[in-house]
Amino acid sequence: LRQKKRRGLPNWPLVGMLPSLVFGIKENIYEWLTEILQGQNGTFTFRGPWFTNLNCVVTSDPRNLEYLLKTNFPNFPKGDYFRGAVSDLLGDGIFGADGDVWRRQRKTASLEFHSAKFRRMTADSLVDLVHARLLPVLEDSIIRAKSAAASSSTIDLQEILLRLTFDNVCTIAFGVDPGCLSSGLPEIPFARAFEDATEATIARFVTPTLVWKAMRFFGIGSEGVLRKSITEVDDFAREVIRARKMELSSGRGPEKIGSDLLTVFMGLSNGEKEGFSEKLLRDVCVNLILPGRDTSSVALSWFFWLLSGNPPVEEKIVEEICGIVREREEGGGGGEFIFRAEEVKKMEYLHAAVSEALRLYPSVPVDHKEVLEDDEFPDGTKLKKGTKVVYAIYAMGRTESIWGEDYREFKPERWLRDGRFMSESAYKFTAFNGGPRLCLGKDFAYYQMKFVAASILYRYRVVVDENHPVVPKMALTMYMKYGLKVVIRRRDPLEIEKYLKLQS
Ligand code: HEM
Repeated sequence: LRQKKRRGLPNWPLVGMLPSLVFGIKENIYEWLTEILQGQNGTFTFRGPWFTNLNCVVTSDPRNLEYLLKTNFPNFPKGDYFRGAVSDLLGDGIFGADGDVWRRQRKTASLEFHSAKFRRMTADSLVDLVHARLLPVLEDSIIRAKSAAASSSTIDLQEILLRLTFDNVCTIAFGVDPGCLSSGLPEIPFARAFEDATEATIARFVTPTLVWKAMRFFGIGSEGVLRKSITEVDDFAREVIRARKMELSSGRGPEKIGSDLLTVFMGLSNGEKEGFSEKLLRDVCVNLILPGRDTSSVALSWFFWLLSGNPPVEEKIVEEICGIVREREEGGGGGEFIFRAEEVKKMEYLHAAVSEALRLYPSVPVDHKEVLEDDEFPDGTKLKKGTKVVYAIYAMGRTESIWGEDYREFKPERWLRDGRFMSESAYKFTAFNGGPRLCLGKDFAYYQMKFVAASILYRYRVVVDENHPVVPKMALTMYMKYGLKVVIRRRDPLEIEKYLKLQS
C-alpha cells in the first residue's frame, strides 16, 4: 500500500508492476492509466518484470510533453526498439524513421501536403467517395431496412468509415482507389493484406523480442501471417510503381500527371541524380497509409456516438450546416448539394465538436519515444539513456488542470470564443502530436472529417443501437472494440426547412 501511494502501483519482487498492468488491461487500460496519472501529478515510472524490457516513464504533464516533442526533440527519437519491430512492414519510411532519413521525407512530403494541387486532388477524391459511394451505401441500408426484418436494419458505421478512409488514403498515397467502400462491402485482397500485416506487426510489441524473432525465423504463427501479407503488399506496390513509371515515361503533359505522393516522389527521382529507389518509393506510400487510414474514421465513429448522447450539439451542427446551404442557395443553388472547400472551412462549430471528440477519444491514445542521452523532465523526473517514455494522450484529454472541472463533458463550446474556433496548445491537446513530428495530415484530416460529417448530418440522422456495447479496443489506434451499430434514418425535410428559415 505504501508503494502504491508513492509510485502509483505496487512493485512486486521479480514481476514488478505486471500484476496491476494485467488487471488494467482486463478493465479499460486508458481509464486505468488516467487514474494512476491523476494520483501521481501526471508522471510515474512503470517497472516491468526483470526479464522484460517493459520499464518506462509514463507522463501526461504538458510541460514534459513540450520538452519531449519540441524543446529537446533530438534527444527523444522513436528509437531502435520501435524501428526493429516495425521495419519489416514500414522499411525506411517516415513513420518509423529518425534523423536524416526522416527529415528528408518529411520535407518533401510536407511541401506536397501544403500544395494547392494536393489540396484539390484530396478534395476531389473525397467528393467522389462520399457522393458516389458513402451516401449510396447509407441510402441502401434504409431501403433494405424497409424490405427486411428490423434486425437487419443496423449497420456498422465504424466499418463503413474505415473502408472510406482506406480508399481515400490509398488514392492520396498511390493514386489508386482499391474500392473497399462499395455496395455489398467486398473483401479487397490488398486491404486484407495491409490489415493482417499491421496486426501482426503490433503483436510484436506484446511478444518478447527473442520469441518473435524465432517465430520470424521459422515463419510460424503471426510471423508467418506477416511474411505472407507483406509479400502481398509489396506485390501491389511494385505493380503500381511499374504502371506509374510507364505512364510517366509515355510523356504525358504535366497537367495530366497525378499529385498523389507516389507520383511526386517519382518526379523527384527523375530530377535528381540518384533519386528514390523502388523500395523507398514503396516505403513512402506504405508509411502514409498506416497513419492515414484509420485515424479519421475512428475519430468520426466516436464523434457520432457522442452526438447520439448529446442531441443539442447535433442540433447546433445541423443549424450551422443549414446556414451554409442557405447562403449558397440564395446565390442560386440547385441540384445535389455538395459542400465546397471554403464552406467546410466556415463550419466553426463542427470543427469544435470534432476537436472535442478527439480530446475525449484521441485516435492515437498513447504514443512513445526513447531517451538518447541521460536527461531530466521539467517536472524533475530523471531519464536514463535508453528509457522508453510513454505519453498518455487519452489521459491528457481528461486532466482537470488542463480542461477545468467539466472535463468529462462533451462540450464543443469550450473551443469557441465569440463563435470562432480557438485552437489549443499541441502540448495540452496532443491528439495530432506536436513539434517537428506534428501529424502531417492534420489539416487534411479535419477537412475529411468535417466534409463526411456534414454530408451525412445534412441528410440523415444516425441512431445508435442502445443495446450495443461501445468500448475502446486496446490497440495503437482507438477503435471501438465491437464497432458502432447504428440505424440510418432520413432527416425530416421539415427539420431542415425549420433551420433554413431560422437563418433568415
Ligand atoms: C483524426 C485523424 C488523425 C489523427 C488523430 C492523427 C494523429 C497523428 C499522430 C498522433 C501522429 C504522431 C505519431 C507518431 O509519431 O508516433 C501522426 C503522425 C502522422 N500522421 Fe496523422 N493523424 C490523423 C490523420 C492523418 C491523415 C489523414 C494522414 C495522411 C493522409 C496522416 C499522416 C500522418 C503522417 C505521415 C505522420 C508521420 C509524421 C512524422 O513522423 O513526421 N495523419 N498523426
